[in-house]
Amino acid sequence: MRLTFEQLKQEFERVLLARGVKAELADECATMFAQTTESGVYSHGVNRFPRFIQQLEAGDIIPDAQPTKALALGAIEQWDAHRSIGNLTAKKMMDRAIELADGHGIGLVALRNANHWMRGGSYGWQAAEKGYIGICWTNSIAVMPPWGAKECRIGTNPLIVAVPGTPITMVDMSMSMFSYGMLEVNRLAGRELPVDGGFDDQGNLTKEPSVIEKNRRILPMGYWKGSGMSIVLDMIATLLSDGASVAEVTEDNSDEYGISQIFIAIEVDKLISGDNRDAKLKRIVEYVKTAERSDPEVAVRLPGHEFTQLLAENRRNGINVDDSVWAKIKAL
Ligand SMILES: NC(=O)C1=CN([C@@H]2O[C@H](COP(=O)(O)OP(=O)(O)OC[C@H]3O[C@@H](n4cnc5c(N)ncnc54)[C@H](OP(=O)(O)O)[C@@H]3O)[C@@H](O)[C@H]2O)C=CC1
Ligand SMILES: O=C(O)C(=O)C(=O)[C@H](O)[C@@H](O)CO
Repeated sequence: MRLTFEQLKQEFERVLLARGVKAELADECATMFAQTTESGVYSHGVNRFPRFIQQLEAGDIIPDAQPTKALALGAIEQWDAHRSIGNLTAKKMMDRAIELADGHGIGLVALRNANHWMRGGSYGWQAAEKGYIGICWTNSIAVMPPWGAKECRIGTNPLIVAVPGTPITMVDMSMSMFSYGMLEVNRLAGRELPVDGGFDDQGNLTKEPSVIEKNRRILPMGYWKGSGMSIVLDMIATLLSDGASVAEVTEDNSDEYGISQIFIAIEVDKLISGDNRDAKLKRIVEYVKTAERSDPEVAVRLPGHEFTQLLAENRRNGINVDDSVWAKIKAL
């Protein structure tokens, strides 16, 4: 079905208010979920809302908690989220990293005791829209086997790198070949994955999302490379935030909360003139896009470049929401 931004926001807000979330917080949180969905990232917008409510009801998320600064070291700060609402706090932390970058050229905020932030790209985009390079990542509960294993011991730990420009170029990617959210999107659409996404129970690579969702033998992106990146991203987030690692979250907690996150903003405009920046970015983009195509019918595209058009289409035609997901939300 197709819904408007307002219909989404109103329903999200209804569910949040009914669970005692204060009006201002419910409005802000519902807006972020609706914005993520309107941007076309259904996996971590509307589709993820029931799971967010389940963790709110379980007490994993403490809606009235507010992040506090634990330590300041010039361009680096360490904050404690106190298990506040994940997307609202992540937005505040990227804004803080931008403030630090404004004064120091670069700003890094390390956050502990955090909750799932939904679409990581929201925070990279947030920085890039203000003219800063935005880099952020999070650890998670163990949901991926390290390369060579069958048992989940590492996180999907998405890494986001956003570069300001027109349009913004942004890589927002799980350390797994597909996020669980994208497995669900493909399953709900009745699609096979475009490339192998994990192993079946016999240890063979598979494109079948439901098999991977069930056995959790999800494939690290780039095989051993994604596995290694997941591990070092976890280590850095854990050390700089003095927070919980994937191992601690998984072994010490009853679910995925109390995670660790990194937010980095880097100044650009004081290092290169606007005209020079745009000319250089244009040359990179054109050089990439004009490569001889594998399939003459399929254009080479850069990550993040489709969001502007996707947003315009969703605003014009309505946002395509899976019926079964909407039924779940209406029943909350
Ligand atoms: N614990 C957590 O918080 C987790 C959150 N997530 C979130 O889930 C969402 C989905 O992650 P993921 O499954 O990795 O997303 P995708 O695999 O859909 O996309 C990953 C990246 O690859 C780019 N890309 C995809 N297809 C192409 C293509 N054909 N050509 C060029 N670039 C391409 C995407 O650009 P584009 O966006 O333009 O398509 C994006 O930057 C993200 O927002 C992520 O932050 C994921 C895992 C865990
Ligand atoms: O992969 C996802 O999608 C995703 O958000 C995660 O990996 C989460 O960390 C975990 O909750 C599994 O959904």
